[in-house]
Amino acid sequence: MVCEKDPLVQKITDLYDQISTLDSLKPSKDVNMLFTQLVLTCMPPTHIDVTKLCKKVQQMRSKLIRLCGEAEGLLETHFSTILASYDNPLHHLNIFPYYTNYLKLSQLEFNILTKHCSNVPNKVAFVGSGPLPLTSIVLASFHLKTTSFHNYDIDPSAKSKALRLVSSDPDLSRRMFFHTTDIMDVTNGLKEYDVVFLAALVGMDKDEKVRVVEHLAKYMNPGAVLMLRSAHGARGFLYPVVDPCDLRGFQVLSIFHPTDEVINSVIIARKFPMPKHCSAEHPVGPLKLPNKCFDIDMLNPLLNHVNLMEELDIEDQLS
Ligand SMILES: C[S@@+](CC[C@H](N)C(=O)[O-])C[C@H]1O[C@@H](n2cnc3c(N)ncnc32)[C@H](O)[C@@H]1O
Repeated sequence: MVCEKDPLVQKITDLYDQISTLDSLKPSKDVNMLFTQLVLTCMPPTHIDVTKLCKKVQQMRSKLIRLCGEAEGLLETHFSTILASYDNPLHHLNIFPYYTNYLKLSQLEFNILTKHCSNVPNKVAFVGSGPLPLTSIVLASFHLKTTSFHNYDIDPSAKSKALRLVSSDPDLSRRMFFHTTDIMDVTNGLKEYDVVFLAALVGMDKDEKVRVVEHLAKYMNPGAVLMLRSAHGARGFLYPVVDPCDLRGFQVLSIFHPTDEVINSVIIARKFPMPKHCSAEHPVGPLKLPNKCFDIDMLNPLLNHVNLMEELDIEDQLS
């Protein structure tokens, strides 16, 4: 059990106390300084397992994740507005302080996707694209140059801000579409996608995340791929952690925990082909994984790549 006496937890708690008393989380010198300190504190590999926090620290973590999510949204809105003032916004994306992080994260996600998918996806959904849909923009611009991207966001202002960024680009304006909706209200439309990306901030705690994943398991096309963002070690104080066991209805193919400045872990999973005895109303229950899946995680929390397909030969068991 990790409690508030742990030196790293004490440092994070101190930063939480300062952040939670700020008047506003809009970008400013103080906000930028505190969040930079927080990220640098949580980034290094550590043995901290956020699923084993005492109640008080777990409560602080839940609140901190929400504050980080709010600040991230405000930061993206701020820079989306500035970018919209340029004639060609997409030529100036590097003014966003975390642009190189997105370049690296998208490269990582593309590498993992191509490792498990032989065909180039025709249609991709990005859930939680926001006012600055950098993942879709980077993937569409550099990696998936013939794929169409459908971006979903619950925030009504996200669509208009995002459209202003891509409308000046003749290629992306034809391949990127934006929908204002809670993803929980999208049902049969999810069947159209070969790949669904789920942003780290959709589902801000375990219950919400599991509800979204179960919704996707119910409506995604059998065999379609789900790319999720999670967190590992102390990075779990910045973002929700997705546990492979939360992914009912999917076979987990691989989990990658970056150790550089890319904060999010990447999980790739595939929706099970629909077994004869199941239907959309009753998605397949949890795959009875050998407990080796759990051992891998528990044995070495510093392990940064778990390829479940090699480790567990799931594919053989399913064929
Ligand atoms: C701040 S963005 C981060 C994504 C980032 N721009 C990217 O390209 O990876 C996360 C977005 O998720 C959206 N969101 C949260 N819950 C959602 C839901 N249930 N359905 C759709 N969008 C949601 C928020 O409105 C927010 O704009």
